Amino acid sequence: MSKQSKRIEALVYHAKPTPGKIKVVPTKKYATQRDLSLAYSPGVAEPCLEIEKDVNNVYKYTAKGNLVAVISNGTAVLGLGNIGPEASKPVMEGKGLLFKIFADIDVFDIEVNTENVDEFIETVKNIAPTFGGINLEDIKAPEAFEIERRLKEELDIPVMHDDQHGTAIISAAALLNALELADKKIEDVKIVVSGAGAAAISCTRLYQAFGARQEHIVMLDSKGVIRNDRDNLTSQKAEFATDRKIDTLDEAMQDADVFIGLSMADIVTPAMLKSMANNPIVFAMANPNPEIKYQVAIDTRDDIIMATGRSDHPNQVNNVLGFPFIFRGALDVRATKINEAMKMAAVKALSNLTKEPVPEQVNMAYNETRLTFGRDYIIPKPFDPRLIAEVPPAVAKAAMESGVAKEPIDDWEKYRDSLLERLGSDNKLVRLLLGRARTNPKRVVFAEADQLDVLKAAQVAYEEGIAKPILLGRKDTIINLMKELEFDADVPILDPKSDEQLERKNQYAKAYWQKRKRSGVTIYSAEQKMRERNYYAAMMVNEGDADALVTGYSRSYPTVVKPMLELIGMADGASRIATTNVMMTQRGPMFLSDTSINIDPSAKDLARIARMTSRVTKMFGIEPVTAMISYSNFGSSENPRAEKVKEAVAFLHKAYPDMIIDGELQTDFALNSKMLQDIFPFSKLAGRKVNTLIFPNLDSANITYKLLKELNKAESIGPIMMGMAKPVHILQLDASVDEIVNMTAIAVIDAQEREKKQKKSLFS
Ligand SMILES: NC(=O)C1=CN([C@@H]2O[C@H](COP(=O)(O)OP(=O)(O)OC[C@H]3O[C@@H](n4cnc5c(N)ncnc54)[C@H](OP(=O)(O)O)[C@@H]3O)[C@@H](O)[C@H]2O)C=CC1
Ligand SMILES: CC(=O)C(=O)O
Ligand SMILES: [Mg+2]
Repeated sequence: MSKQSKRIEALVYHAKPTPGKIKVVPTKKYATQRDLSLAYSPGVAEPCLEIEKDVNNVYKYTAKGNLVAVISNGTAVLGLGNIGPEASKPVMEGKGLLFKIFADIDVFDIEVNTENVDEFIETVKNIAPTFGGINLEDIKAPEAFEIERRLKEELDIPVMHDDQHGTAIISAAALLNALELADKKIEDVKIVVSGAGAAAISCTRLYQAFGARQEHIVMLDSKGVIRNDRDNLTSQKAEFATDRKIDTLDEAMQDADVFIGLSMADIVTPAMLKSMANNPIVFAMANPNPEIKYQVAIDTRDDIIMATGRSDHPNQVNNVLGFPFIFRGALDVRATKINEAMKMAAVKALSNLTKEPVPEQVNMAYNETRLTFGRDYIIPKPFDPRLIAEVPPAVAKAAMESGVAKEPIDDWEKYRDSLLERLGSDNKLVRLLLGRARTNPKRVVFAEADQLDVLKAAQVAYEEGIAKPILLGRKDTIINLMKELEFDADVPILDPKSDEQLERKNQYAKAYWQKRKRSGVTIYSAEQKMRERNYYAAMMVNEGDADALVTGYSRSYPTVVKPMLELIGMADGASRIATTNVMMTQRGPMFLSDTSINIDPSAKDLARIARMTSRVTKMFGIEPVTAMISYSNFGSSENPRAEKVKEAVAFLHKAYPDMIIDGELQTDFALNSKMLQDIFPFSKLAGRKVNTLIFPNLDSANITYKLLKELNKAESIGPIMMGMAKPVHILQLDASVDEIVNMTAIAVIDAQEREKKQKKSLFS
């Protein structure tokens, strides 16, 4: 993607469909007059009075305890400098988004229009009663030091300037690990710090707390080396003034072991890197552009241990790894401060976690085959789900031990479980899906590539390395749309209606005719059929010219399924095809089957659908807990419709006793484990969280998934086709770009699985 289209993509991302990245969502019922009288007047007066009696009750009756203010005046926004409060808002909203997705902390971002230290402090103090914590952000030094010091002193909630301490914690963890790999001791290494602002000063102080020596440190600001003979140094800069008679970064870098960049883009040259000691450690952390480009650094020294603040290279040393988890731990014990002990505990937790085996889902999310502690992995990845289970408990424990916790935790196991529960699984699932596809992208034929959204999805799949697209459709239209989208890729474009590739088309026609010649197909009609995109695409997959097929965007489901069945047929041993939809609901992902194919499945069909769905559920890394649903509960009706479900369950219990499956059950009992446990304690599902629902017929399944999609706005992956002989996946009419991308990933994984298992697919 060109620089210009990346710029446009970023602007559109922020502008559409709703401007900005954050909104406020009520957490209580508000449907009836009664609800409103509780939420607001007169009911609301009761908690007000309780809080008036004891101010600590504010944590009991309001959102304060989970609400953090991300506050800036816009004076040091990333490396963009003093761009003002309004211009800082996208960054502050971004921090809010990260707080939420990584640690389930709610954020109000607040941009304050003053550069005056006293005014800023007064503003924050005056709004502090609203919040459980204050995250100061992108405020320039030296004002940032005074602001943080006074707010810490004067407020009894945790206050942290993220650019100082978040950065210090993450970079210290990465530095300790990098030193271990370079076989150097922190006490011995020569450190050059470029930047003497909020981030640089605090990072260097923390390295000293871990053993770095003052006499080994050279710090630079915009005027050059901070020497003790320089005039007008701030007290913070004076702390690091050197007596060495050097002036420039060039000189400072000679024989240095470590370079810490928290200053400006592109100020380090390859020649400077060459002059560093062996196994140099270079953390070029200026955002968005580092002090030296990652690739330039790697090309200059092959013994380098290199990190940047960016997510698009290995070793992202960025405070995103810290602030969500540090505040989570602090809020959960209602800490009055974030103190040195808590920071050190976070450093150790992060540094140790890097050396643990990395879960497969992290490898997949980052398109890595095997992340292991080493030069390209000196710090955990932000999407590592273990972070929330490891860092907050370490911070919370340190808060308790250092005497700043007002609400100590006693059951740590329960606390860890509650932390894991906080992580939404919907995005995780999509990430897993895309990550898994990326590990081995396959050739996917898009049968309707002349449709704008299909082409956009093919572009995303190509650019994200999910698939190798083959574009089918009107060639002129595709080429024009590609230009418009700046989809600049050398991918095959084929038009079945044109006379290009005639030889291939004739070969497909012949193969089709061979297969169907006793079913009324003549060689002439076969040739005609190959002018139709779905027939042509299906033959591409059949003949091994493509690995998978995605179609159905512009035509009704049955009109697409028919030719696919005719040409491709069912997998060996399968006697049914069916589809499952993964719905991202509030209780987590739910698998619903069969949503598209079998109008009135028999008991045997239902059992098959349940088996196939279990395999897909497992493919997503989820252990299937399946309810066979009905309008009846365990024989409460003798109607054949209920009997059919019962029969399917009896068959499955006998044939596959290990399956966690039961029924027939009504949906509310299936989804409410307490109700099920109370009334039907004998059920295999009692006390378990059901994640898979097999419906008795197409009416109920299709209606339910569409209801969920429209009423609850639940994101859906699917319908995922199960039981076909080849990886063929059919979109819903008018699917969105995201849905097409997800389906492409499914098609790729399907092809990968078949390759691995040689036809014995998860999907069959
Ligand atoms: N990766 C991460 O997690 C983080 C990265 N950062 C990045 O660090 C940088 C600084 O942020 P922050 O400390 O908050 O900002 P500040 O404004 O507080 O500090 C900026 C510092 O950079 C110095 N500087 C400017 N130009 C040069 C130069 N050519 N050579 C050496 N030093 C220079 C300034 O010098 P002077 O004092 O003379 O003005 C100042 O000391 C930004 O790029 C920011 O994006 C910050 C926090 C986290
Ligand atoms: C990451 C961050 O906080 C910064 O660059 O300012
Ligand atoms: Mg910042």
